Amino acid sequence: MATGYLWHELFGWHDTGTNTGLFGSNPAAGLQPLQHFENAETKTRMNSLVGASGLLEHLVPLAPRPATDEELQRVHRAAHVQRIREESALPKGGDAGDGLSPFGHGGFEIAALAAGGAIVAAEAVMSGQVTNAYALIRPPGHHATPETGMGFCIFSNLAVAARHLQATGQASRIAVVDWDVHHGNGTQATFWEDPEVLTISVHQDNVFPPDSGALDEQGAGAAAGTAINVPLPAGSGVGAYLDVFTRVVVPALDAFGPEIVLVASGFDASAADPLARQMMTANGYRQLTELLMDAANRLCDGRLMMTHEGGYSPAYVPFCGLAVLEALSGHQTGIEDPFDPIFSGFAGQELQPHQAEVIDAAAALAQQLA
Ligand SMILES: Cc1nn(C)c(C)c1/N=N/c1ccc(/C=C/C(=O)NO)cc1
Ligand SMILES: [Zn+2]
Repeated sequence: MATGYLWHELFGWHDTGTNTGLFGSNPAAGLQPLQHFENAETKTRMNSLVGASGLLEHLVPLAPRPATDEELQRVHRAAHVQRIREESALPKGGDAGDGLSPFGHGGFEIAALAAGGAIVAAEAVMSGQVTNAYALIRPPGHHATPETGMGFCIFSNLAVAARHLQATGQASRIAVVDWDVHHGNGTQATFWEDPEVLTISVHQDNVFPPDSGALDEQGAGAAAGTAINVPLPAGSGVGAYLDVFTRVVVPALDAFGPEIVLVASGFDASAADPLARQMMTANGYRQLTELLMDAANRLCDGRLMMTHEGGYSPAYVPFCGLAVLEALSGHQTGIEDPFDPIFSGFAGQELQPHQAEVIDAAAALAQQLA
């Protein structure tokens, strides 16, 4: 079993500035300049741990290439692609579309490289070059809709890769599992009416985008039932996530029968993340990965590809990413998560009744898929 790993130094050069991303610098309001939450550090530190741990020698290195305009426009309107290209040519760059998602001069090329990286990783899995793969790409993508970028995302990297597999006849039935703590609205919107693509988002209820990712968002037309949303209550821990994956995600994958499973892998549901309030741990992500690998082994020869999304704790994202890559590759580095005794010790890590109620409702709705 071989695991592909895709990274490029340029992903660390995507420049999101010092306006935090949520509110601008404003001395009179006490807002001192602070690097944007979506900055290079969490990703470069994850890459650094993959190297320092020795795991890198057990992975197949994959190199990204820029997505072409044609490939980007399989998902995005030409106007969006053109505007990003134009603003990227300005001395100070521009914004993905919501005023919260800046990029510097040349940001188009880096965002196109991220989307192209998702294509490269997906093709490496479909061709059998590797069994599974992790694309450590930046900027993230799962909030970007066909019309615009938003939520720190410029192009919908994973959706571009899925559309590429379909357009080139490499796959038609594709399942997307989004465990980022924020709703995967962009991916969902892209495939809202496509019955060939199942999108499942497990997120903290109503964090971002506002009023997005409710239980009753299930797809439209022939695709009714091929979008699944599980808006978990704040404070959900490993027990809740394992229950969602065991009772909703894996049964939905079994019912859908994908040719490949794609994962929007954000680590902002971790107990250390500044932008949300869940309690996931590195070992929790390891277990979710193992559940998805078991399903992929049953359904599609183990074909599984992950694109990196959010996750904003420089201290903890590296350990979460390492745990996922150890599971994917089957190689243990011996590095222990130093935070595990702390986070696993939190009261409430087990599934709670009010969390189970949400999962029961999601499971009942997902039954329609079968
Ligand atoms: C500002 C603002 N104003 N208001 C009312 C709201 C609700 C605002 N949140 N903005 C946010 C909050 C979180 C993200 C995270 C993205 C991510 O990690 N995705 O995976 C992006 C934008
Ligand atoms: Zn997120």
